[in-house]
Amino acid sequence: MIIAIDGPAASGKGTLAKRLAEHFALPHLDTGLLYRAVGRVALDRGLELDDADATAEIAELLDVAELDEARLRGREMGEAASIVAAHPKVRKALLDLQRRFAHQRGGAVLDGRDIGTVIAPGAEVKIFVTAAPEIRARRRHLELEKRGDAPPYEEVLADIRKRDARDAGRTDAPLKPAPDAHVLDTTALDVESAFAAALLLTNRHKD
Ligand SMILES: Nc1ncnc2c1ncn2[C@@H]1O[C@H](COP(=O)(O)OP(=O)(O)OP(=O)(O)O)[C@@H](O)[C@H]1O
Ligand SMILES: Nc1ccn([C@@H]2O[C@H](COP(=O)(O)O)[C@@H](O)[C@H]2O)c(=O)n1
Repeated sequence: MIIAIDGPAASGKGTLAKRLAEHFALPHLDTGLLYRAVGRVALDRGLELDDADATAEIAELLDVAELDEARLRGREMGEAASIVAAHPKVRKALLDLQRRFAHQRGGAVLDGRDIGTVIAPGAEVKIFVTAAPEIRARRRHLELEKRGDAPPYEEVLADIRKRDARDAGRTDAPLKPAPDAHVLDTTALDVESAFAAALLLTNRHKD
């Protein structure tokens, strides 16, 4: 079974994907980390994030085994990722490895922006997780506060709005629900309620 979880920044898709993967004992890939890693390497090398050829070359040589989540999670990397993710050549370079992951024997859970639309359009379960931008910003702000690294709430909200607009506005694989995705709005749901709703949707497809 392939479970495709998509949604905008800080919607809670990663949290849900991890929980579903644990529940069904399936491997999980957070595809945002791939784009974050490309952005990270480009910045480390002093390259322009707008340089489609240079960033695509980084994407082609990316070693998934070396993704260091802690280093890639920061705000700056989210912004860098969304810039390189708008290059069709970068997306093309990362396509095969995501498709191979999705189609491994036994199935997988992937979360990102284009899993249900591009990476695994045949996925048995597609969930598009969303929430009001102000709520997403509040959750992300809380998370950053806990890490001792929180800018003002307004900056977090502005980051989220900017990233959503870039991700939804690009020509290649824009952020949008697949026509057959279940839209799960978690604005008024805590983590447990959101997980229960996602589980219900997934089990409905399994039966
Ligand atoms: N339903 C919820 N209620 C309250 N907090 C939540 C909920 N879902 C997720 N969170 C919290 O919101 C924050 C963002 O969640 P998460 O990292 O899963 O989002 P994401 O969509 O994967 O983010 P990104 O796109 O930046 O990778 C985390 O701190 C998480 O614990
Ligand atoms: N399938 C995907 C996943 C991510 N992106 C881009 O990467 C940025 C960071 O993703 P997070 O999930 O870690 O927040 C995101 O803003 C997208 O630009 C993507 O394009 N496709």
